Amino acid sequence: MEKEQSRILIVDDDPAVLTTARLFLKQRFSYVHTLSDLNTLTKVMTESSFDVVLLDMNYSRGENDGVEGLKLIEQIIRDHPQTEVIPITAYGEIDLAVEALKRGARDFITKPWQNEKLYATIANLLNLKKKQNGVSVLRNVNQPLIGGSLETHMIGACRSFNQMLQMIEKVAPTDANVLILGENGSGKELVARVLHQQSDRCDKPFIKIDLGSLVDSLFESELFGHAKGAFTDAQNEKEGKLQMANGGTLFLDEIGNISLSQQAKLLSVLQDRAVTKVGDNISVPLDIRIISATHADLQEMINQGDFRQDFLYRINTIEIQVPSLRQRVEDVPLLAQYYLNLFKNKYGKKSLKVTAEAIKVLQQYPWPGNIRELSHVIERTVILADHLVIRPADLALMPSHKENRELDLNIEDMEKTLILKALEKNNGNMTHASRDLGIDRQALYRRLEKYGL
Ligand SMILES: Nc1ncnc2c1ncn2[C@@H]1O[C@H](COP(=O)(O)OP(=O)(O)OP(=O)(O)O)[C@@H](O)[C@H]1O
Repeated sequence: MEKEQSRILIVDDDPAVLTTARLFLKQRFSYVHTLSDLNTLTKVMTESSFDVVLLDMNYSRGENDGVEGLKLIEQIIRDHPQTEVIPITAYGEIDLAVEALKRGARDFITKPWQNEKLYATIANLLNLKKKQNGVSVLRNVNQPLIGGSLETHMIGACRSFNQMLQMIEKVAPTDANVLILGENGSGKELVARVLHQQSDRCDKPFIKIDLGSLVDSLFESELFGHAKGAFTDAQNEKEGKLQMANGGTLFLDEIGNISLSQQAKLLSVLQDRAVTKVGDNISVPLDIRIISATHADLQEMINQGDFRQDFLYRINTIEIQVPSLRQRVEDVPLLAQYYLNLFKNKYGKKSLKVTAEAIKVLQQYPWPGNIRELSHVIERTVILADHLVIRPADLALMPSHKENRELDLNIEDMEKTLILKALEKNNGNMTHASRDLGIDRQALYRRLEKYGL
């Protein structure tokens, strides 16, 4: 069973309860932490973020009328607004459960619980939270969102980012297949997840297939599934990812990485809207929305004979271009601050601040790894920071950046260098160079004129 990417904390002073809950929930969720000592709750929650806290309402030390639990619910909701609290009450404590709901909990669970009921309660709440997070992405574009899991927060305020959000808002509720284009680490997967969250399919599965890392021999059984005995290693029947995504969204990451024969197989499944497991003859109807992503130039691949035009038509009803971080220099301070807050909390360095000079250096860096690289740089810097302030010298940037700083390049110099590199790489071909740079031909001509190139 695929685990849900969610972080769960269970707080109870009974070690037996903690062990049982942990063993069960670890099979379903990516991260489960248990805590029996209430005194360390604040510290644990400051160091890590959690999506859901299961909180026992009765502690053997002190009051056992739930007062302490109610105070904790209020405290958690106040200090960690992204976290959901599920109080655990004893059978018959209806008044206490109602009071907990009044203080901000959105559901509760009674002891002794049934495991499936426990799972359903958490899963429902996470779904609700995802829907609301999705909406907040679009509503809070002009203010950094602090806390929560990295997967659900999309930060930005610049023009190209807002244009992309408007596109997402229009396209998400439709069933149109979407192709997301953009450099590595620029946020393509995040866009795919937001599209799913904002669609009517949001309470159905979002299944990702990383086609870039899927070896040839596993392609069919991974996507289509296989019957028992279909081949030597097929000891059990296996459901394919297409069927797992039924009713929901299938995210095909790195679509440019699959061979022509694999494209043909996938195309015929998408055309027939039905899938048959390898070694089986039962065809299962499919109702899936396809979202694909790539950093490759698929048109160029078609020209080279490496990509099927009919397959592209099938997957790119709508194209969304994710801007690179170089094209969003204005957003760098916002994103840097967001990640700084996140990692300050995670590593218990709440007083850490960043100087304006350090932000300027971050804005000048070309970010070949885009937002993923920015988050890594900030995380590394926070971990290594000895002082209360992050200065330019504290930023552990890649060597290329150090060279640039020695040359004292500014953003215009950086842009000029990039344009020259793109032209050199593409033997002066303006169409290809502009595509590499993520701008249109006219914009490239304007810049050539501006820099006298
Ligand atoms: N607008 C954003 N605000 C905050 N974080 C973001 C934003 N866009 C991307 N990220 C974060 O940057 C990291 C990389 O994003 P993501 O995996 O979506 O990129 P990608 O384009 O799919 O990368 P790849 O091409 O390598 O698969 C993730 O941790 C993601 O949460």
